[in-house]
Amino acid sequence: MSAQGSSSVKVAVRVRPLNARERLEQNRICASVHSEDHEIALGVDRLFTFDHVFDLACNQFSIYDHCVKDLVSGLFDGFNATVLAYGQTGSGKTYTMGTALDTVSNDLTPETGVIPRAIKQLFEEMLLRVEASKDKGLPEPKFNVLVQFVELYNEEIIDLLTQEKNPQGIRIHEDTTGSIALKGVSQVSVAGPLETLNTLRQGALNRTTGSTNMNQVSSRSHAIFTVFLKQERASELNGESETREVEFLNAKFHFVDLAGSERLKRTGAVGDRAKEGIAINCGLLSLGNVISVLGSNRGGHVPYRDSKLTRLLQDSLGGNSQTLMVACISPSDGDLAETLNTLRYANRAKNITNKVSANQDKSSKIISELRQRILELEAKLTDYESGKKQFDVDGVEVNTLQYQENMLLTSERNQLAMRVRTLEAANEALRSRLVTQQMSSYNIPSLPVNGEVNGEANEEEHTKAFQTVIEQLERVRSQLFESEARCDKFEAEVKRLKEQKEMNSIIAKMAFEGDVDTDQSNAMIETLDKAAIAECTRYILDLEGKSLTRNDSIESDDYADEGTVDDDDSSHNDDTLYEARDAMCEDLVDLHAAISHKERLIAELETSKSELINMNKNILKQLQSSHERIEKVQAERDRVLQNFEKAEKGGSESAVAKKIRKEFEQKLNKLRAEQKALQAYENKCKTLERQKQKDLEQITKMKNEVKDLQTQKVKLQQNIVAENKKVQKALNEKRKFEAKAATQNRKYENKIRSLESHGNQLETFTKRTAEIMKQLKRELAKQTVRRGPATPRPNSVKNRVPLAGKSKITGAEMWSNIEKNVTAMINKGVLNLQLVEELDRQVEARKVILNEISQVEDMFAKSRDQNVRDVLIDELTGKKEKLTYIQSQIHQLNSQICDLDTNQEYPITVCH
Ligand SMILES: Nc1ncnc2c1ncn2[C@@H]1O[C@H](COP(=O)(O)OP(=O)(O)OP(=O)(O)O)[C@@H](O)[C@H]1O
Repeated sequence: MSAQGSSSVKVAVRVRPLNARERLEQNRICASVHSEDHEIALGVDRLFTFDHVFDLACNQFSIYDHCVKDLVSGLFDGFNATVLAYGQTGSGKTYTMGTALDTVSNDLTPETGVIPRAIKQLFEEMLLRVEASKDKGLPEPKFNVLVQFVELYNEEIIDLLTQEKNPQGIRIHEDTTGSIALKGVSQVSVAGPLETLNTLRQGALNRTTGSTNMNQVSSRSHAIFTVFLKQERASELNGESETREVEFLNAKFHFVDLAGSERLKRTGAVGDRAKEGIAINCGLLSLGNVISVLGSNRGGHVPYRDSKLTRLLQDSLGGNSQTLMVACISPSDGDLAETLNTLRYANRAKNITNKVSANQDKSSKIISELRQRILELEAKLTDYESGKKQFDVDGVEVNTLQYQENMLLTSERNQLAMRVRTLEAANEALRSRLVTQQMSSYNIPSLPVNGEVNGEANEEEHTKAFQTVIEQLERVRSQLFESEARCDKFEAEVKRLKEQKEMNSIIAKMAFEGDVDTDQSNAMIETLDKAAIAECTRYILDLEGKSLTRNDSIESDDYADEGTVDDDDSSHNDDTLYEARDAMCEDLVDLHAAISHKERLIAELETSKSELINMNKNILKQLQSSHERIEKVQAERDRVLQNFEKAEKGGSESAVAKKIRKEFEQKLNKLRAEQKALQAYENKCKTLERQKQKDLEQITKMKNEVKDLQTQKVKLQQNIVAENKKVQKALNEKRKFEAKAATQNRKYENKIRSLESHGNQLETFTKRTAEIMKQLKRELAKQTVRRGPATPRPNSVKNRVPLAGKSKITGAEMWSNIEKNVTAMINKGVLNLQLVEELDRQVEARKVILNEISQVEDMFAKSRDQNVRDVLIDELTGKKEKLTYIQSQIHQLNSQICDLDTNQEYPITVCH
């Protein structure tokens, strides 16, 4: 690339992969790359050819290695370079250039873009050159690297490497050689790659970005990162000169990350974002005009001064620079119109021719040229002095005859010497091969080495063998050629298979991603299923209580609010169904309350029964012990009294015996009273036991009643479920009806909208055509007035008639041609506009339908009711059919847009 002279702008096209949003919205790929032919096909058969084409799978390294590496090397020979990233918003310009903050890392990663790679290479080559000079014993070259980073935001140049915002101080300056420079912008001197990357990172941080519908981090400005390389080195040796001059070379490398062309409608930009969008599009439109003029090769005025962007890029487009334009495109079928625009833009750019020359410091260049001249003159002087040259009679410098003869003989001698050398080498080679062949294949005795003679028979044998070997050699050679050809074929096949494999892996990856999505959705469905089960359980529980009535009434209210269907009968039926169901629910609630009450009573009775049994047991125990105690005291008393009676036989009862008797009597009385109380208690218990018996009978009765009630409850519940199903069915039918009505409505609305827009476009078209016609008529009238009436030649009647006739026909023809061309152009423009608008509409419709499908799928996953599921499946099938239809519409629109483009070259447009 680094050759002095003219060099055309190179164009590389890069197709980025579909992003997550596009995959989710089921966008299809509409651009395919044929790497071997450097072609890119859009739609079915719209082909573009460029210097380089990179497909979806292409990595950052490959782009750098193919397109940018040589440009960086060219800097060391004083050649300017520019890499320009162009494309619609979100197509990967910043990613390719590597100015996104997250891709400016100190180490090269697969994500690293062009600029950080160029910086690395620049400093590595500097070191290599220093080392090479040392090895050759030459003075080391000296390098000075400066960087500058500016952005063009809303037609204002902003220095990204300074905190001071002083746009007034920044001027664009053009020097006498046509080189463009910025005055008032800071240029930072950098000593190594890390420092340069830090500076780049700092500038990227200051860059204006914003979020749009098309790109989360959208560049809202054109950014130009420039690396200046100043070099001082020993020049190459010239002619017979022994001395090397010091030469000074300057070169600059512009890395331009343009803001993306955008249609405001699609980016959804409003306010400041919209203003930025308009400024961006204006800049790009001017750039498009410059590219058009330069690319048409018709010469004429190039409108560089129309915008600051074109002025800044003046020496990159049509000036002294090796320029590469990287056109970034999206593969999505929804972006086809923008992609087509980008490719047309790029197609024109490749026709631009730049005038490339090394930027050598003038004084050093002149000195070396003068020295060269002195050397040439000195050589000439020597020629005259030695009689090699003389002047003829006309004073023209000629070589002497002797010298000419000498020269001829010398050249002949040189040629002969060379021939001898070649023949000797060939002879030697053949001889040694022959020896090998004889020894290995034919078992021929070895040839005499160095002219040794072994008799005539031997010589004959050798000659024969020699011939065979020659034949063999020829055969081997042809086989070699054949196998080389086959090898090439194999290599091509392997390459093709590799590409196919890559393609397959991409497809597999995409399919895999699709599976992942399905898995995810399956997981979601599973989760939702669980939630649905919980919901259903709650629902059944609610059915048993009052909450059902409340929920149902809310639900029915909700549905009543949802849309209006003018079907009185159906609403009446619905109401009756709701009422019946509500009444049943109320009954169920009452029943449930009765059952609970009875169950509570049974429980209480059973508790009291067990308490009574316990009490009885206690009392019986106490009575028993009291009987025992009384008997014990009585026995004690009798025993003591007997003992006394024995002791005082015959005498009256002593005072002690009396006392003892009294004490015992008291004790017995106490015990008897106790026993009496216990007996009373026992009687009470018996009464309670009788009561208990009665209660038991009552419990059994109540239990039977509860059983009956429960049977009733189950029946009622079954009725409610049946009623509920009826309600649900009615609701589903209602929903189906509503969905149908809504689809119909949407269709009508779309039709109305499209008719309206068609009408508007026709109106605009008619107006524009009328205006153009008027203008053309005016033009023609002016031209006729300027030319004046045709003056017939007086003496040539013959000539006059056909001339007059001819001029009349030419004028009419011209007029009709102009008219036809203009009309055709306008028609095609309008048609293109209509198709692009329709494409936008269909892309939007695809988004909506996908959203609806995912909602229905969610509902399906949540629903447990088979009826509801059936309805949802119907709905889903309908929506999927609609999606297929939309996809086919988009495909058709893509083809139509491409066809229209094949038929006619449009002026470059940036936005519609
Ligand atoms: N070839 C690619 N491979 C992987 N991801 C890419 C590629 N090209 C672009 N992207 C991703 O697409 C998104 C948009 O890219 P980027 O910001 O570079 O677009 P842009 O053309 O600079 O947009 P804008 O003009 O709005 O600034 C980014 O997230 C980027 O990482």
